[in-house]
Amino acid sequence: MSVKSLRNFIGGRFEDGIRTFDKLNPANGELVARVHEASRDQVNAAVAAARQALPAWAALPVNQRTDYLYALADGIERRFDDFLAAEIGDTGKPVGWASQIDIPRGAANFRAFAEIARTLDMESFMTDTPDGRQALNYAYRKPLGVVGVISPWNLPLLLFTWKVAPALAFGNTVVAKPSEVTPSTATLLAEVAAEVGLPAGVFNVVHGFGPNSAGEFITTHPDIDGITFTGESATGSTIMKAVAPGVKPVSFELGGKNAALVFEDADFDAAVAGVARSVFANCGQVCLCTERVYVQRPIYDRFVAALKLEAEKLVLGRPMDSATTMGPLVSHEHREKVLSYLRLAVEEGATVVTGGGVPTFGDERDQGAYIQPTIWTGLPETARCIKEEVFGPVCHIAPFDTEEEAIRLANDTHYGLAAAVWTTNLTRGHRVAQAMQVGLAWVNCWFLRDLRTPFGGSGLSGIGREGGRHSLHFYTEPTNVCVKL
Ligand SMILES: NC(=O)c1ccc[n+]([C@@H]2O[C@H](COP(=O)([O-])OP(=O)(O)OC[C@H]3O[C@@H](n4cnc5c(N)ncnc54)[C@H](O)[C@@H]3O)[C@@H](O)[C@H]2O)c1
Ligand SMILES: N/C(=C\C=C\C=O)C(=O)O
Repeated sequence: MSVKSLRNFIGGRFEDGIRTFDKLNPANGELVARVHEASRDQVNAAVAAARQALPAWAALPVNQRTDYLYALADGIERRFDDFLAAEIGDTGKPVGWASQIDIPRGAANFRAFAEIARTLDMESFMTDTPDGRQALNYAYRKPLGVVGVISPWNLPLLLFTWKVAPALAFGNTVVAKPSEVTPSTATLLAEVAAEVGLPAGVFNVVHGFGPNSAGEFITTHPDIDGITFTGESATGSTIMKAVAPGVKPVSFELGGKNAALVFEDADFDAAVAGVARSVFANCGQVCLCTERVYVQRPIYDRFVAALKLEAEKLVLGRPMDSATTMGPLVSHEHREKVLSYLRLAVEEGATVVTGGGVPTFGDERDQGAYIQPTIWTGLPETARCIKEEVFGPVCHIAPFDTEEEAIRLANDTHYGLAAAVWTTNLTRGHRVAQAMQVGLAWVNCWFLRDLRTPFGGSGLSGIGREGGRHSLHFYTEPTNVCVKL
């Protein structure tokens, strides 16, 4: 496989960086790309290009502006195989997941926000006034301005476009930095932007890292109007400090320590399959993944045994093999982090029901970042492995007796992103889902997404909601106009 050169896209032109860094395929350790790290001057140039492009882009009639978003979606689909190969080369994720989730959602995000921007109503009120007449109040929305987008490595194209699409749809211009771990599909999107004739400067891609690199150059830039970020909670905290001097708005989608509650009246097979998917999908590298499973006591032992079987049925294969159901973690560095939690769990007293280490294959996968799907039981709720996000294919299962206890256990966390409730009693399903202190609660399903709904979390899981009209709150600034009639 040829080694790609991934360059920066600034003011409509591709540019080398000040240095390059290597991108390795986590499935086999092979070099897939040399990535051009942008300098501070290049980030400054990208911000200047975005500022210069902003007035014309914001002034475009919404149908013309959103035509570009439909063209970007069409471009992703036209080059589907290129995006698929790039995403898999960067992440090692199975072709089944990348072809059904990552790449299709890249196109879907652009189409969803183009549609939302075209069909938005305007908030207005007719106000009775003391003189017996009326006034008209309406909220006139303008773009926030030049938006900094910083995205993570777990669902690279999905999460990159989840932020770029609404930013562009509502008339903003963008300076975007994908994760240094997964730079390829963002660069392909820049190629598509050039192919469809997106006006120069509207969409800029700069590569690099966080501290003292493109990430920090964006968040500390005085002419950036706001930051939308997806990544670790600790990074979110750092970015908040970076934007504080300018009191810039932030939209954060951060970490999670999500719970699944399985009641004894659940459809047992559906709950086992659904929980297994929510724990092990994408090698556990989805912020919405379940890491804490609570099962009502009468079915606890049976559920543990059944989930163990599901974990041991996973096929830890080569990404392009359609039989593969779990690929490697995204990097050896991340595998070391997950392994540290596997060791810690044993120290904290966990029973390892299955997994707990590194598989051996006797082939090139041994150079990859593969890890065994792991299930723990027996940890106290105070354990670090119960409180801290692992972000790998691992969960802890504990029993509960009453609904009230289950709700208390699930909510006993500083995170607040997602939860899943498995019960055939839908009155209970609604009640328990509403009691979850999270941004997203699924009942008898997981990661089922309607892009019009509010997405995000509270506490350590983030600030704000994006999705549908909820994205307006970050990507536009309303002026309330009051006209005396
Ligand atoms: N809530 C969500 O929707 C969601 C989605 C995906 C991932 N995540 C979270 O992201 C984490 C995994 O992704 P990750 O490891 O890429 O996260 P990360 O925070 O390490 O990095 C995310 C991005 O931030 C950049 N960055 C790092 N430090 C920075 C700094 N000081 N200033 C500016 N930019 C900086 C990185 O280069 C990268 O592009 C997990 O915690 C996961 O839960 C959350
Ligand atoms: N933001 C979304 C998913 C986030 C996944 C976290 O890893 C989405 O589905 O829109």
